[in-house]
Amino acid sequence: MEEKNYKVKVQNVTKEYDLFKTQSEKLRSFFSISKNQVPHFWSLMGISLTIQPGETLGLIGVNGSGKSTLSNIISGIIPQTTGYVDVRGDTSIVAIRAGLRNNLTGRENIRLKSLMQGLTNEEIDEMMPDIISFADIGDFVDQPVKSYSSGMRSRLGFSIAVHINPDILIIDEALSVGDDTFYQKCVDKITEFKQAGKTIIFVSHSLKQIEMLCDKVAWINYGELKMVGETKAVTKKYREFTKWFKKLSKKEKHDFETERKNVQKNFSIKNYQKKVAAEMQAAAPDEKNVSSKVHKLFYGSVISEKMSVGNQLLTWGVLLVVLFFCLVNISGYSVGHVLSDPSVLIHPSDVLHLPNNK
Ligand SMILES: Nc1ncnc2c1ncn2[C@@H]1O[C@H](COP(=O)(O)OP(=O)(O)OP(=O)(O)O)[C@@H](O)[C@H]1O
Repeated sequence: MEEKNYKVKVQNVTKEYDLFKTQSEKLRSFFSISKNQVPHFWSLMGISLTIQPGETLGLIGVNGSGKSTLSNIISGIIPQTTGYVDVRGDTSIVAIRAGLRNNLTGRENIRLKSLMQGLTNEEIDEMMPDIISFADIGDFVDQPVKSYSSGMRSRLGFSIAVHINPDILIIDEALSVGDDTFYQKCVDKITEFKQAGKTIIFVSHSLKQIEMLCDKVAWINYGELKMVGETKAVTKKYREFTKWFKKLSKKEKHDFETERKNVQKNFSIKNYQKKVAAEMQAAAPDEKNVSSKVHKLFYGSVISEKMSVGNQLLTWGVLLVVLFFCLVNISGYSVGHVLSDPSVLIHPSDVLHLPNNK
């Protein structure tokens, strides 16, 4: 029952990154038909969780475990590689590294983000003084955001996000860079949001903040969902893990992290898909067409970031046709003539040869 009323649902979500060394490598890979040798990294290896309306979910995990990747997927900034993501309502994300345009001023950013969220110019004009006053960044509001300190970016980002009044507020580490006064203002605002029954996703390294604000916590560990549940139970386990990790020698820490990262590099989406299908079949032995259902679950709502082989072949075909007509044009012969004797392309004529030219 509860499952149906969710606000956010992610199911078997993965995220793969290609680790290109240069821009040209990226471009070559885009047009390449053969499977290239660019190393891959799976930032998420199959995350499933649901968030109920009015719930504040904390995301915890060591650096690089995939918390921002997951919150960016939920907020629609980046697409997942596979899996189902259903977000019921509009989201607004506050993150240190995302959300504001560097070349625009604070005031322009306020207008842009608000317009993107569907607000009218009149509504924005009305809200503008409140947003500026909450951010408390003084004259900097008319300076380009690239001149802001990380604390100022966070202040402005947070202020815009809460004033837009989204259904789902996502806060990614944004409280860690503000000073104490601003931090308290944010906590008060988040509490206000909670009381208004809004849904919040809160990413933080501060277990104190997590324990103070979250009803439920998901621990993401090197791309996997290690544990999800009641705040106290999950933070207890996470504290045990960090305590254990801190006690390791430098070499043991390095070996542990390398081993985890290797698992993420060598993750096989095919094997994962098979595993999910086997689990689904075991849970419902009479279920028919399980593998096609799993395929739909994995790829049904995904927009591919890469060109399919078919599209690549089509692109190459179009490029070759365009090239052919360019060469025909330069050669001075007609298309029919070139088709009957392609060698004329290598020896272009000085005179224009029309089809009936005698
Ligand atoms: N654009 C990208 N290209 C390649 N790898 C990426 C990209 N973005 C993130 N990653 C990798 O994905 C992994 C997860 O990153 P993410 O930022 O989601 O982790 P995080 O848990 O939020 O980390 P932190 O606590 O340090 O903010 C990291 O190993 C990171 O290097």
